[in-house]
Amino acid sequence: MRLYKSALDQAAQEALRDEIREILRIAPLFQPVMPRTRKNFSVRMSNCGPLGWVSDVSGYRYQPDHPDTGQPWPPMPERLLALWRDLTGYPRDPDACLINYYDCNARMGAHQDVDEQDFDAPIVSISLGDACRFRIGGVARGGSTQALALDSGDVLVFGGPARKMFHGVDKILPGTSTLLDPPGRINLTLRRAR
Ligand SMILES: O=C(O)CCC(=O)C(=O)O
Ligand SMILES: [Fe+2]
Repeated sequence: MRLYKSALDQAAQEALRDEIREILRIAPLFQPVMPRTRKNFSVRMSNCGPLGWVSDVSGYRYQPDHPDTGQPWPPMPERLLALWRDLTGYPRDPDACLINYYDCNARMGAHQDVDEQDFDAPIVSISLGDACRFRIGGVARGGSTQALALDSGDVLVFGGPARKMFHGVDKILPGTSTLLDPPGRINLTLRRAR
């Protein structure tokens, strides 16, 4: 796993925030549900790009349309594709970008990202807004874990052996950024789903 502290400067963060705001106008945040427990995620989600990750009572999957509006996901901003090409050098572009919105109480339990068909491709994860305490483990559940502070503009690349590392978000650190209105944290993950 590679961590790029402040990979996006203030101007780039603001430009990306504005593009995401526009995307969320077309593809509003939806409320994902955990298939087994039928409980709501505390995070709300949307997507851009050809495919989007969704979760409801029938399971986790990638699909080309928004679960509430039935509309195709908006295109992925060129600046995200440029960042992917720059940081990964991977020969194919991402076909999905999951947008997670965390309010000050949201978190994400430890999990692996394994719903994709292409594990050779890395995952690029971008943080915007409030900082969080991120947690990383190994490739097996239950091993030792490490906490990591992620600030607005930081970018993580999960590739190679780190592609299937367990990870999650312990907590949001409210009031640590003024980038977003409403406040909170946005995380973008660029993936190759197929
Ligand atoms: O919010 C984050 O930093 C992680 C998000 C994540 O792991 C995911 O969407 O799969
Ligand atoms: Fe993940």
